[in-house]
Amino acid sequence: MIRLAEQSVRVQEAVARARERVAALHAELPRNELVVWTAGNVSERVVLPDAAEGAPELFVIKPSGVSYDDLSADTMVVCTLDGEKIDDGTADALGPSSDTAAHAYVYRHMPEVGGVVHTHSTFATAWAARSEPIPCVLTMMADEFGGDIPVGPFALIGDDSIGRGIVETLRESRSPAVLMAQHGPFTVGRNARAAVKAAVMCEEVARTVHFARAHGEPPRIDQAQIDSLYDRYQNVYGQASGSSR
Ligand SMILES: O=C(CO)[C@@H](O)[C@@H](O)COP(=O)(O)O
Repeated sequence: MIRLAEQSVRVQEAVARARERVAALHAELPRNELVVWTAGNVSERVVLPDAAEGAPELFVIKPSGVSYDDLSADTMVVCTLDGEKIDDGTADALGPSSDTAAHAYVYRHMPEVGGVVHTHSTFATAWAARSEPIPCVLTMMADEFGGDIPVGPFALIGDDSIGRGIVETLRESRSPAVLMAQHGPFTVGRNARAAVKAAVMCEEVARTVHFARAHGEPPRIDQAQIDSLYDRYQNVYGQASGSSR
């Protein structure tokens, strides 16, 4: 088994920083009313420092079924990209999220992804219950999702099924969010913060489009205009640092 304590100081520091970030970002899920009780989870790929050849590829994820009030950097579980917990200094009994296999599959097959989030946010999950994509009828959707928010296949929890459904669906879309049928949204990003932002915006547009449709079907934005909006938001919007995106 990989032992964190046997890794280089720089790898251990990278893991500690990821734990801090992921623990703090979990608070955004209840704060934005995206989860109830212990539902939902956030993970982040550990970005290894340069000259860390031979270091194991790892990610950090929430422990399963632990109250959000009890989450801390010290309780974030460290796993290999196969979804196996390493000897990370937490109690052996502290198991990783039940979605660990899904997050791990995404990290193995989407190298550009640095963060993964899963929620059961009410409006997005209602669209997932209907297995219905959210149509791109808002400029905010074009900005963040580059088009419709797609639906992934129904999949049981605990093996590669969900992860495979996420990857196969997102390969056909620019969206950082996918509504897994009759389950709920999963989002990806260059890091965990970007994936949390996508989860917040996914719920926001799911709610808005739901109410818009109460009085008829809103028209989808023309594809060329979606492309223009997406390009502006992804490459121009906000501060030059990109921190606001
Ligand atoms: O939806 C599922 C599993 O996919 C929930 O159990 C999940 O939101 C929370 O599970 P964990 O506490 O992360 O194990």
